[in-house]
Amino acid sequence: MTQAAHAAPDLAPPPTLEVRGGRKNFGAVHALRGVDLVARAGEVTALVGDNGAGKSTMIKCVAGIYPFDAGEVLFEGEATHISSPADANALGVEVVYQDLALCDNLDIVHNMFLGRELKKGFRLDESAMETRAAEVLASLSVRTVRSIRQHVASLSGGQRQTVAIARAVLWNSKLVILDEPTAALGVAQTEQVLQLVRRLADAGLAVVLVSHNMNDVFEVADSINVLYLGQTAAQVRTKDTSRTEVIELITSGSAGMAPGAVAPKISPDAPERATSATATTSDATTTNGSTSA
Ligand SMILES: Nc1ncnc2c1ncn2[C@@H]1O[C@H](COP(=O)(O)OP(=O)(O)OP(=O)(O)O)[C@@H](O)[C@H]1O
Repeated sequence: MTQAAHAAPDLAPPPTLEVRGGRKNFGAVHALRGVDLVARAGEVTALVGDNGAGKSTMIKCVAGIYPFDAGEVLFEGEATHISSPADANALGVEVVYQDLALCDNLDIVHNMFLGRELKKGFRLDESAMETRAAEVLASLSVRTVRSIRQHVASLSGGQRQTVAIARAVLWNSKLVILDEPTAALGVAQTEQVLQLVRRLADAGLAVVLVSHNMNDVFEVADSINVLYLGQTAAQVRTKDTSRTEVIELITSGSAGMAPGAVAPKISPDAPERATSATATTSDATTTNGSTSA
């Protein structure tokens, strides 16, 4: 063994979330056929892929809506099973779905505490909820809402997205998954939401951003995980790739990757992947189980 092999152990903290070889079938449909995902604290990890690639299924498995049929999930380095949304919430996983699940007839404070209201005896503790909601919005530098007692019905699309994201971080969350947060927004509101996404990561959260929009991805993501036909085609550092390469990965599952990388062999009939070969925990480029520094 070389001296380098005896070098000091890697002191980097484990990723907040690591999925290794995740599989999910819906009857005869193999929605996930061996997916890997690494999401680190302080980073935005984009999850991209064509329609039907498996992005929604992946995030629903992480959120405990469907359990993975096979594969490993590690949370902060510990093996875990997420078999219900309550399990995911207990770990600190929050998901903001596209529909946002806001109640138009309630104000921002009540929406942020929806289903998890603070109580004083039998009554709602309005003042504690208002204080905490204001603190969270201030900590995220949200200045786009006029009053936290405003009804959500009167908010713009970007403001609604902001409220849904702020609600997700209210609960000491460690991993926030955002499903297409800018899909319905105009240019200025998209920019505000992307800045908020970046601030979440800068505040130390692990953020997974599901997106079809390469501008968004290249603007905020530190790494990009590409799904292709239910498999991980690559997880790459954003600085080490290009839009052309990511689009190639999305559309064909392979691309002219970094020198030394082995092109993935993904096809609709591909056999199960050798998950032992995956190396997504490193910062190296990982292409369907093959790694290049
Ligand atoms: N509940 C379900 N029952 C049966 N098949 C499903 C179910 N959910 C997803 N699928 C199938 O699993 C595959 C992956 O779908 P999924 O929705 O995860 O893809 P996606 O990447 O999120 O696509 P999109 O970008 O269009 O939302 C598709 O073939 C889809 O038809």
